[in-house]
Amino acid sequence: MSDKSSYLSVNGVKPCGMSNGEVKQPFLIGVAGGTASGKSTVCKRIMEQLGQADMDHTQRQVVSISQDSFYRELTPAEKAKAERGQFNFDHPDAFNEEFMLKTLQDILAGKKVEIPSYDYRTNSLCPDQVITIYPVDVVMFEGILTFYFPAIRDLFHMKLFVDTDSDTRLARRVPRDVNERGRDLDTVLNYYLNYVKPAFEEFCSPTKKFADVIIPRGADNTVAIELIVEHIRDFLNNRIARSQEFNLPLAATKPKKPDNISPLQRLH
Ligand SMILES: Nc1ncnc2c1ncn2[C@@H]1O[C@H](COP(=O)(O)OP(=O)(O)O)[C@@H](O)[C@H]1O
Ligand SMILES: O=c1ccn([C@@H]2O[C@H](COP(=O)(O)O)[C@@H](O)[C@H]2O)c(=O)[nH]1
Repeated sequence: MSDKSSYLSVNGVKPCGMSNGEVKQPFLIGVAGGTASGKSTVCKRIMEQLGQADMDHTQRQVVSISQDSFYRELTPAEKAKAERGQFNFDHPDAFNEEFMLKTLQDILAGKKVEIPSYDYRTNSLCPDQVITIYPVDVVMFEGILTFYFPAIRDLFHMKLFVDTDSDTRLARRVPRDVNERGRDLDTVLNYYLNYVKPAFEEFCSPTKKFADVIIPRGADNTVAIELIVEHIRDFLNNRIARSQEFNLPLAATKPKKPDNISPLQRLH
């Protein structure tokens, strides 16, 4: 099971449409940045500030999806290389771009999607541990190459790049890989120098220019996180205002019940 799943994507709420039957498109946020830059932690902080963290997962209106769920199936030869620490998981070719694009398009179309969990210990997807994502207000999609694929990049309403110093990232990655991903120190350091660092420079770092907001120091940057949360709230409030305008004639005969408004919308 992915080590990022504790706050993630499993939400059991029923698909929520607008009161007029219109499909509600989520606010889709892309979060990119190098390994261990704090992408997942930034997503977690955003959820906390939107009042979503302590909520039962079945009631959540904000979900965060990891790009790691979109690693492609490896061939037997590639699996053997991965076991020896010689498969490049930081290269764009390691991902299933088509599945990633289709999933995000479906999310934007207000559809329920199913994605697999990822197991870093076995370097493989867990097809038996599927995460179901029902329509919600806000979807965050985070990963090292979130902005690499142009068709995927164009789908985001907001693009964040978590920009954390590379020494700090390495200092975080080593204990994480050793303690949580079952690797020894030599393997982790060799892998970082041979694959992670060169791929970051070639494929991830150049995508910073596509970001709307660059977040230096990641989750430590509380000012940046507060500004982003305010922007998300504004977007959602504007949408509520627009939908209420649209519903005006109906409202005279059928008042909108509070139950039609999602928990996140009720915040303001
Ligand atoms: N601001 C921070 N200060 C200290 N540790 C942090 C901070 N942000 C993240 N971490 C830790 O660094 C590791 C990687 O963070 P994570 O958010 O999972 O990064 P990413 O999602 O970019 O790989 C985790 O162990 C996390 O707890
Ligand atoms: O089987 C795998 C697959 C990926 N990785 C590493 O994960 C990071 C991306 O995840 P972050 O949470 O952004 O760090 C990437 O650098 C891969 O090298 C892995 O170790 N094993």
